[in-house]
Amino acid sequence: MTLLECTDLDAGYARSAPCVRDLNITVQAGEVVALLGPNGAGKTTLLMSLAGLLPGLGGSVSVSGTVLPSGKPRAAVRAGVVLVPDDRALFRRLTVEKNLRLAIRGRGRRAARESLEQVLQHFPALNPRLGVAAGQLSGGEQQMLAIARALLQRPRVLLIDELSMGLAPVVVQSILPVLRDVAASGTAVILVEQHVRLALEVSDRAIVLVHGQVRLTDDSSVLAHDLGRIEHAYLGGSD
Ligand SMILES: Nc1ncnc2c1ncn2[C@@H]1O[C@H](COP(=O)(O)OP(=O)(O)OP(=O)(O)O)[C@@H](O)[C@H]1O
Repeated sequence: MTLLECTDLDAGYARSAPCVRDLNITVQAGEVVALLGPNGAGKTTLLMSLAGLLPGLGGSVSVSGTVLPSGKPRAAVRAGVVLVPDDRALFRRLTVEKNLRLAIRGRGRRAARESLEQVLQHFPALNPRLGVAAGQLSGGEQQMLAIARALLQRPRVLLIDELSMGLAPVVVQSILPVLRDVAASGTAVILVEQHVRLALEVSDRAIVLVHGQVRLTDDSSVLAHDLGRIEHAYLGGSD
């Protein structure tokens, strides 16, 4: 089932020069898609546009067939599009628990507790850290907290920018299975990741963006055996 669809999408910071141009992609429920591409290709811009954080410059984004109003982050969240930004955007002075509870404000006490328990099962390392200020966590713990907070928002489309940035490989390896679990529950996951091998390991499909356009897309298992095609795409060649 197609969950997310971008049709002729233009995105960026100036109408005269969109960084992402004429983008047509679909992502299925339960699919993990790695969004790859060289620096400045427009990966972050695309995620921000999907999350309603940039005004639309053209085309449309729809979730389950319903077009999202562009530039409206609340509408995107209501439609289930949740972004974990590359800076993780935590409230650094608030405790881990408070950061998490802010994501479930308005839910009844029991529902909130159950949601918290459920999400902490994915990240048991956060359990002993619930009373610690988010700013005092390690980089890996902060990333876990950012993803846990996103999961509390019950995403249908989860967008993660630069998952492994600044993290030790062992920490990243502990987070990747969570993304597979999340996808297994029907969420579509789009992952921006600089480490190509890692991205291919966790994803079903990869999309290589170059100069704001799709240069290559294929199954990750196929591309993992032919990294030269990705390299070629990064360098500007077409498939
Ligand atoms: N706030 C901004 N205002 C204007 N231009 C911007 C802004 N942020 C990014 N850009 C430009 O948009 C283009 C795409 O940048 P973007 O950050 O989306 O690329 P990226 O693929 O995520 O790169 P990286 O891997 O380096 O993070 C670049 O040319 C960048 O200079």
